[in-house]
Amino acid sequence: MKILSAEQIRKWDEFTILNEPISSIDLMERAARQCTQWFEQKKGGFRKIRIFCGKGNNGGDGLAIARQLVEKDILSDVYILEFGSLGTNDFQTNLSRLHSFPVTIHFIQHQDFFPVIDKADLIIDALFGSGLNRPLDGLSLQLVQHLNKSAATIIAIDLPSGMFADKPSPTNAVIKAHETLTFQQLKFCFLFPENEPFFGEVHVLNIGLHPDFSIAGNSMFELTDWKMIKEIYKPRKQFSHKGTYGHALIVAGEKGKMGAAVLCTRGCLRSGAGLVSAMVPEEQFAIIQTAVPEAMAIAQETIETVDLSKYTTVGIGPGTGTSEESARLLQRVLVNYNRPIVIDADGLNIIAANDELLSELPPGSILSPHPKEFERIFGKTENHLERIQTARLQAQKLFVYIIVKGHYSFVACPDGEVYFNSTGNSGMATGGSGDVLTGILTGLLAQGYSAKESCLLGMFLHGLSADIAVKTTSQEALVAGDITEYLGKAFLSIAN
Ligand SMILES: NC(=O)C1=CN([C@@H]2O[C@H](COP(=O)(O)OP(=O)(O)OC[C@H]3O[C@@H](n4cnc5c(N)ncnc54)[C@H](O)[C@@H]3O)[C@@H](O)[C@H]2O)[C@H](O)CC1
Ligand SMILES: [K+]
Repeated sequence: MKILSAEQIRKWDEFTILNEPISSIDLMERAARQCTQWFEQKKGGFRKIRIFCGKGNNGGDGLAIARQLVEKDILSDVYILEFGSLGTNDFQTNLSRLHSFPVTIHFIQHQDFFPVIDKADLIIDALFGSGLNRPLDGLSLQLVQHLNKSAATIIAIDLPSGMFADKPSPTNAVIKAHETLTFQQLKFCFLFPENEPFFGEVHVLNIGLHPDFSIAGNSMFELTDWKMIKEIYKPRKQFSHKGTYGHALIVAGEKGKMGAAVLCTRGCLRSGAGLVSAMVPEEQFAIIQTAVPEAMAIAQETIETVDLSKYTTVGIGPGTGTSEESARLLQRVLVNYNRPIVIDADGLNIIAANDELLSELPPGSILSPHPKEFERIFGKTENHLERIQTARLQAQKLFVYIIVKGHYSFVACPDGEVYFNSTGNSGMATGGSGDVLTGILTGLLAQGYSAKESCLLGMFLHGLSADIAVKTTSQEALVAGDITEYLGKAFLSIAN
């Protein structure tokens, strides 16, 4: 699913109005109806519902919701932020419709008119949506501060008021919503970790924008979905043997960090590689051979003489440390291997300290830093959007895939496209989960998925496996090893 800017979504509205066809006011009615149904199903037991409206179309949504709620016998008070100018056409139409309904309408012209809010109240925030074009100031700023100070539950319509839809809002006063009901699809702002304290849990409500609107090519940003992933997934052939699915080499681990090697090797095997060899320090053989008997062990000390060309791909970095010997391991692989490989963790830290290695990366390789590792290599970034833009430029320049891990991990591709992953949960913020991802990516590359397919399928499987796991383990108790254990169930749900 493409991620569109507020301007592109506005064009999609216009396209829908023209081609469905539907009037603009009926489209607003439909959007509001989705919200009303959500409130009906999910919310009850509040002392008072207070709907705060601006005079744009976001406010129009709020007025329509107030009327539709009365039709369901749910009463509310409406507060309109009043600057003396007329609202949008659809706002004004909904205001006149509301007059014949038993809803108390208050006009707020000064902070003395702010209501006292009880913690048992429900606030519906319909002050500003995607049309916000500058940070809030004056009375709107004061009102947002007043609402945020209350202990009431806040539900934002489309986006929390004060937040820009497409860019960071670092200095803005923004509504702190517990939940946000956003229309049709996720906006960019919901992918920025800095915004998380404001949007709470986000629900995407389908308001039926026209399916024929051509969004392809209009955006370089896309969210992975089941359809895309099911198209990438290739069922195994009946007449296959272990050689069909490649031979992956995992270069990982050092004394005290052998867990990283174990997790990475297990992730690689569980994602379907035919054969996996784990290159670890010779004195640590017992650990890997006991923990992962399906894998072969090969000594890191043999790196100068080993024939790397017999491996279909290499995954390098988890737990190797950054010593001179470890740097030498990476250097040898980079110089002597020319098919795409996966580099993570200490492999990335070694590159950060020796940036000349960037020019040695085999084309189409995958780097999978977390934000701190990313900044060590590519420099400090002010916010998530800047990180996305930097990753995009670097992926194009170096002809590599850069996966930046986090909630909505994303991959920047050499063709300039950026895909955000839609699976995963906070339980994954636990030691070793990145090592498992490296293993999965290497395993997928080994069995013949392209680097791009490996990134998209790998990130999705990694998150999905954790999503399935937490239903049993809880987010708190999830450990990285659980992600490998539940990979089978993740594969099954993609295959079926
Ligand atoms: N497809 C959809 O998603 C639909 C969305 N709908 C709703 O419409 C809003 C967008 O409406 P719009 O009128 O364009 O903008 P806003 O309501 O966000 O209001 C902006 C309004 O306020 C002025 N303004 C901008 N910044 C400020 C500021 N800092 N201080 C004061 N005033 C400001 C601006 O000039 C505008 O006049 C979308 O979010 C949805 O909620 C439709 O209902 C249906 C389809
Ligand atoms: K809002």
